Amino acid sequence: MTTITEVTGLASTRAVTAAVVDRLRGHTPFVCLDFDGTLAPIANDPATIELSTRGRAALIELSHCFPVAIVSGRAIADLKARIPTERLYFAGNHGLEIEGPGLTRRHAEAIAARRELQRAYSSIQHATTDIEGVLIEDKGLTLSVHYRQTPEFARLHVARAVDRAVVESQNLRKHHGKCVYELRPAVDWHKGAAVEYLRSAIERKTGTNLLPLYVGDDCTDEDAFAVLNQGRGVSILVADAARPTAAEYLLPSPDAVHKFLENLLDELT
Ligand SMILES: O=P(O)(O)OC[C@H]1O[C@H](O[C@H]2O[C@H](CO)[C@@H](O)[C@H](O)[C@H]2O)[C@H](O)[C@@H](O)[C@@H]1O
Repeated sequence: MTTITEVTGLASTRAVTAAVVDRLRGHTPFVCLDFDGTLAPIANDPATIELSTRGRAALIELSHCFPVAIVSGRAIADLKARIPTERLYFAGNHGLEIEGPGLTRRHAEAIAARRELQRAYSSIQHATTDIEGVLIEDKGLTLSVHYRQTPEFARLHVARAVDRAVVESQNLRKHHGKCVYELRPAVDWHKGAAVEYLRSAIERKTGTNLLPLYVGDDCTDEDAFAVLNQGRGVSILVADAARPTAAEYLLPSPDAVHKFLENLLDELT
């Protein structure tokens, strides 16, 4: 992994757009977008997050021109409540569930781990019940344990509760996100695998070769960047400062992502 500024030195949204448009021209892009921190800014309460009118408009327009997927740690049902659903593909729960026009898939081993996930939920809830600001989301196939609103001094206690639940389960793995621990079944699957799955399913359906473009902001998006780097694909990190990443380009914020998507539409359609 390297640091983005060492790779491209591209800082402005306009420069990133120009470079990406050059790569995509003459191809059919498959536009894959993470949700939290990419399409919508990070905030304290995950339940209150909404897609802006501008972001919504760009997504609708894009989905009429190219295949577009939302690839997220959230459950698909949660995403659908926040995002226009028509024509979009969804990979929820870090890719363990997939839906889209003519497509439905839920990872069988992840479904089988549901009991363990419920046990982990109870164990963490019990251990953190007196700690301020802990939020545990049961998303069906994965859990998120949020500590964004937990005081600094209590965070170690949350981490220990999560680690204990993982050890007790033996079949769950802890992943890191932005002020969140993500508990996922120990299956060989991630956002990058989901993008590949969707790409080949859509190519089979449409008979068109696709060039994937992935935009994401979090550790779990690195799996997708890495997969795209192995084959053909364009990867963009959303971050307000340089950091180690496998992505090739950098955009500074969700607002810049919306602007980038609008520019993409102008240039490629
Ligand atoms: O893959 P993503 O679409 O980026 O989803 C990752 C997780 O996002 C949400 O949590 C994050 O965003 C919250 C709202 O801004 C923020 O409060 C939290 O600290 C972040 O970790 C979501 O709640 C999780 O379920 C997703 O897995």
